[in-house]
Amino acid sequence: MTSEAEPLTLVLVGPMAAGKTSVGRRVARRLRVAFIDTDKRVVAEHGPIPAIFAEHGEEYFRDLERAAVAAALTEGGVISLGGGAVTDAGTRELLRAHPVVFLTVSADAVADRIRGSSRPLLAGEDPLARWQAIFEERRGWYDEVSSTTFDTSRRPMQRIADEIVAWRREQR
Ligand SMILES: Nc1ncnc2c1ncn2[C@@H]1O[C@H](COP(=O)(O)OP(=O)(O)OP(=O)(O)O)[C@@H](O)[C@H]1O
Ligand SMILES: O=C(O)C1=C[C@@H](O)[C@@H](O)[C@H](O)C1
Ligand SMILES: [Mg+2]
Repeated sequence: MTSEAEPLTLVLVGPMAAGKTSVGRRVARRLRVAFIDTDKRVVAEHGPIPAIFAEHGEEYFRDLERAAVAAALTEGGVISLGGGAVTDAGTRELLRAHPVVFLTVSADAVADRIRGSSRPLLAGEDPLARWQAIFEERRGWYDEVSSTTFDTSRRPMQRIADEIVAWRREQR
């Protein structure tokens, strides 16, 4: 049984708009554990992400993100990370002791999801090309920290969430 003292913790990583937040929330609901989105934690404590990048730079954002990940892992539950959290060696180290799910998505499917995005790393011309280049740069890190992969390209979010729940229950 899942006890409140020891929730079924799992972490979701993957590229921007893979569905970490939307799918993660559904997984948490099914597992009846807390849901934490580290981007939302950082925003709540430090303000909008584009402003943090503009005023302090990406490295500063990664420090805030690492602290949010560490706090979330202490609390437990389903924890969705920002797309670039795995670029930070300290954050990758924090993830080593936990079940991590890598959500993938095809460029075709993600095109609609990132239209009009406020994500600072997709600002400028051709956000889809930027998204692809950034994903390729980070793919090795996603593979390194994760123990399983689910693709979110063309399937309903609830179905993906149910598959992740089944996988997590098998890991106990
Ligand atoms: N399986 C899916 N099918 C259709 N749309 C989806 C699916 N998964 C996510 N989306 C949509 O894609 C958008 C981005 O999803 P979400 O914010 O959950 O991504 P994310 O991985 O958390 O991104 P970020 O790295 O920026 O935090 C949302 O509008 C969401 O509704
Ligand atoms: O992929 C990234 O580097 C980012 C993804 C978002 O979740 C946010 O964490 C931020 O916009 C940076
Ligand atoms: Mg998110």
